[in-house]
Amino acid sequence: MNKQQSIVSFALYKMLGCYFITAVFFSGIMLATSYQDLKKSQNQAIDRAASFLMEGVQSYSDADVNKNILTTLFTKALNSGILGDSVLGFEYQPSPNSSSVLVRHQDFSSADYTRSVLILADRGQSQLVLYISDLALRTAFYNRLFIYLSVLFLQVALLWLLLRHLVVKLVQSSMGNIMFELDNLNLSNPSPLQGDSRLSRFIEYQKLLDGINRMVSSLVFSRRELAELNQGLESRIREKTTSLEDKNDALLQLNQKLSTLANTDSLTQVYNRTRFDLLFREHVDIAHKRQMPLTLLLVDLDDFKLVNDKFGHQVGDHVLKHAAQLLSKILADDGVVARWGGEEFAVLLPYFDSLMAQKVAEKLRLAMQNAEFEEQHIRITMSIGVAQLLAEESGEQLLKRADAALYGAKDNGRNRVIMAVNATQEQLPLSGIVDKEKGLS
Ligand SMILES: Nc1nc2c(ncn2[C@@H]2O[C@H](COP(=O)(O)OP(=O)(O)OP(=O)(O)O)[C@@H](O)[C@H]2O)c(=O)[nH]1
Repeated sequence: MNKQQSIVSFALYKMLGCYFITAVFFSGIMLATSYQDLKKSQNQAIDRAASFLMEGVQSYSDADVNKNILTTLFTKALNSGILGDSVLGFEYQPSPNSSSVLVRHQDFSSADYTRSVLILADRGQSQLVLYISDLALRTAFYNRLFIYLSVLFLQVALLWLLLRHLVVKLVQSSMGNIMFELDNLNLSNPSPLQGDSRLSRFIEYQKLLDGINRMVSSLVFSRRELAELNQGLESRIREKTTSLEDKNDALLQLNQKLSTLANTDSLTQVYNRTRFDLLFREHVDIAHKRQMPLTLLLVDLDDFKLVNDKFGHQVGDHVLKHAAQLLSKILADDGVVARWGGEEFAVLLPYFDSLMAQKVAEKLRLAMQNAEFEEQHIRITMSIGVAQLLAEESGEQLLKRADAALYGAKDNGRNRVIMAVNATQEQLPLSGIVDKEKGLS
C-alpha cells in the first residue's frame, strides 16, 4: 500500500525544487558573468600597472636603469595601490642582450604566480614582464560564490517557511469551511454549500464547490428515490405477508378440519375406528414398556335394532350420537372413546386395572340405563366386556378377550358388565403403581 502523503508538502517540495533548480541556473550565469567582470577588472589593473611601470622606466635612460631605481618605482606603484592585488613583482630587460632586473613585491617562487605577462616596451627591444597571481581573483570569486549560495539557501528556507504557512492556511481555510458544511449537512433538506466567500473568485475552488453541490443534489435525489422504492417494497411485503398469513390461517383451519374429519366419527363425534386402532397400538406399547395397567372396555347398545324399528333410523342416529356423548362426558380425560362400528363403542382406560375399570364400566352402564333420549324419552341399556392387558399379551388378544366378555354379557341377559377371563392361568395382568386418584368415584 502506498504511504500516505500530504499534498501540501508534496506541492511545496515540488515548487521549492523547481525554484532551487532555476535559481542555481541563474546564479551560475551570474557567477560566470561576475567571474568575467573580475577577470576584466584584473586585466585592467594589470594594464594600468604595466603602463605606470613602463612610464616610470622610460623616464630613465637604459644605462641609468638599475635595481634601485626599479625598486623605488615598484614601491611607489605599490603604495599608490596601482598594482592591485594581482601583481607580485616585475622583471625589466632594457635590451635583448642586457641582463634583466627582477623586482619583487615580496619573495615569491615560481609556484606562487600563476602566469607572467610580457609587455614589449616602445623603447627599442626593452621588455617588461609582470608576475601575476590569480589568488586574489579566485578568492574574490569564491567569496562571491559563497555569498550567492548562502543567499540561495536562505531564500529557499524562507520561501519554504512562508509558502508552507500560506498554503497550509489557504488549504485549511478553504477545506475547513467545506468540511464544516459537509459535517452539518442535513441530507433530508440540504442547502447548497457556500464555502469561503473570499475564495469564490478562484476558479478551481468554485469548480470544486459546484461539483460537491452537484454530488449532494444527486445523492439527495437518489435517497428520495430509494426511500420511495423502499416504501413501495415494504407495503408490497406487508400485503404479501398479510395475504400469506390469511392463507396460512385458512390452511391451518382446513388442516384442523381435515384432521378432525380423518380422526372423528361424523355421526357420534367421538374417535373413529382408524384413529382408535392407532391409539390402541400406541397405548398397548406404552403399557408394555412401562409395565403399567391398561384396560379395554367394549360397549354395545342393547337391542338397538328395536330403537330403529320403533322410532326410525334417523331417531336411532340421534340416540347413537347422544349415547356416545354421554360416554365421553363421564369418562372426561380418563379414557379414550371411539366408535367401534355400528352401535358398538370401544373405551380405552390407561393406568386403570380391571377392578378400577369395572367400577368405571358400572358407572357408564348405570348412566346409560338412567338416561332418556329424544322427546320420545327413549331408554336404552348397554352391555360391557372388560379386559385388562396381560403381560406379553398382544393388542389383538386383548381385543378378543374383551369381545368374548361382551358376548358373555349379551348371553347373560344384557345390561351388565362382564370381566374377561385370562387366556391361560399363568398370565397375569399388567399392574404398576396406579394413581388411585385416577379412578372415577
Ligand atoms: N340408526 C342407526 N342404526 C344403526 C347404525 N349402525 C348400526 N345400526 C343398527 O344397529 C342394529 C344392530 O342390530 P343387531 O346387530 O341385531 O344388534 P342389537 O339389535 O343391538 O341386539 P344386540 O346387540 O344383540 O343387543 C341394526 O339394526 C343396525 O341397523 C347407525 O349408524 N345408525
